Amino acid sequence: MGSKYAFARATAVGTVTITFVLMLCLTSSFVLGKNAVPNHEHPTPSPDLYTWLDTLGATVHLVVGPVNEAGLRGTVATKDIASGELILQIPNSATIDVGDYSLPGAELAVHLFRRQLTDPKWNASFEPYWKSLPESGSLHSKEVFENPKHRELLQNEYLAAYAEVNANWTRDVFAGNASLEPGKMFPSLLAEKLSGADKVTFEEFKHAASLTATYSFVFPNKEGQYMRVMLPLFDLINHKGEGANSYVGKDSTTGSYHLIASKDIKEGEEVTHCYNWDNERNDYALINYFFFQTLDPPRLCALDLPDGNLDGGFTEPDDRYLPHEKGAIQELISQFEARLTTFPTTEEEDEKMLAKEGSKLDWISHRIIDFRRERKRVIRLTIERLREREKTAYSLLPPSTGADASKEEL
Ligand SMILES: C[S@@+](CC[C@H](N)C(=O)[O-])C[C@H]1O[C@@H](n2cnc3c(N)ncnc32)[C@H](O)[C@@H]1O
Repeated sequence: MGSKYAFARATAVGTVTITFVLMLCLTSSFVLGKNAVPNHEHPTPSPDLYTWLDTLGATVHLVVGPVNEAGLRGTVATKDIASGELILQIPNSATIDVGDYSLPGAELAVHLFRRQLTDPKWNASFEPYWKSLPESGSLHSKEVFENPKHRELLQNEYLAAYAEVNANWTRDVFAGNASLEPGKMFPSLLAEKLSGADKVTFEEFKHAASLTATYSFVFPNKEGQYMRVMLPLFDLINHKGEGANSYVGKDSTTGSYHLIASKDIKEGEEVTHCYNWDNERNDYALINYFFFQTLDPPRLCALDLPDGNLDGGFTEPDDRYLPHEKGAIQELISQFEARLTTFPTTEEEDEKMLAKEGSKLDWISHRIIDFRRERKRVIRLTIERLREREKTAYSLLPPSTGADASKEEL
């Protein structure tokens, strides 16, 4: 997006006075050198961002910077904050209602470009925000998942097809071949002769689609319509499910947004919130936001759960979805064992690949290989867990003793 055309991320849903964010989505920055996201891709925002927000009347008790050894960009508290206290507040004037929450990133990108191109003064006033967002090439998601080599690395046809369909959609909306809003595909900006529309490249458009999908929240506007909203600084907060220490709300009277501590937070501690519990499933998180987590206890990918799919909703711990009856446990163990043998590479081979060739891989390939290694590890651990469970599981089969004895009696 650079400075001319920029956007937001995260997805949340709010309601009345101080409503909860249901989903959100940020993107990390600062990430590391060779293997993960290179740290030049999400640099720490310049002080202009804080100055700009301060001028508009924001309250800010966090700062953006690296939050782990790999250099992932995130936010840390600048003072001790008690549970229930305010961490961050930005006025409505610092936010952007991009479009209806149900629209894909590509259509939202068209909305954002329209706003930027029709109101250059407003666009220029948001410069500090645009600069805080990841640059083109440093963001990945289903909206831009168009490289077949990357999709093949997923080692899963369903995930690859899902990524391809979404990436094709972005291309089609840009080219004017498809849209959920037929009159509002990207070429309509050209037809409206908006100055600068002809200079927007597909690369910029894709990036905008990815940002509007992954750096935006969902909240209702004054009319009660749920919108994708871009919230500066809120979108630099990373996701955590269990253990998140804050939540996002909207004041429906003033239209301002608030981040409230849900636990006591120490100065220097990372501030996190739960974008959406579906992100606790690594395939969901990877395809939508291009990150995955190593959780303890581990969680299977949604696609590895019985009846699992990528639509979301598998938000309970794995135990909720795994069988307790002996025969069903044995069947699932066999399925998992078979699944591990059908992957083109083993967990160990993926590990070796990352260790040996990791530094030569582009960051997208590296993350996908790391994701599939983690997927296999969790399946392996789940097999071990099921074997333990099998020992004390009940059985639906009748006890086998007695039948032979009765024969003898006859
Ligand atoms: C809304 S942004 C959050 C800020 C982002 N880290 C940045 O610096 O721009 C969402 C992105 O942050 C990263 N992210 C968020 N939570 C994460 C987590 N728990 N682990 C790893 N990466 C995470 C992912 O790249 C995701 O797409």
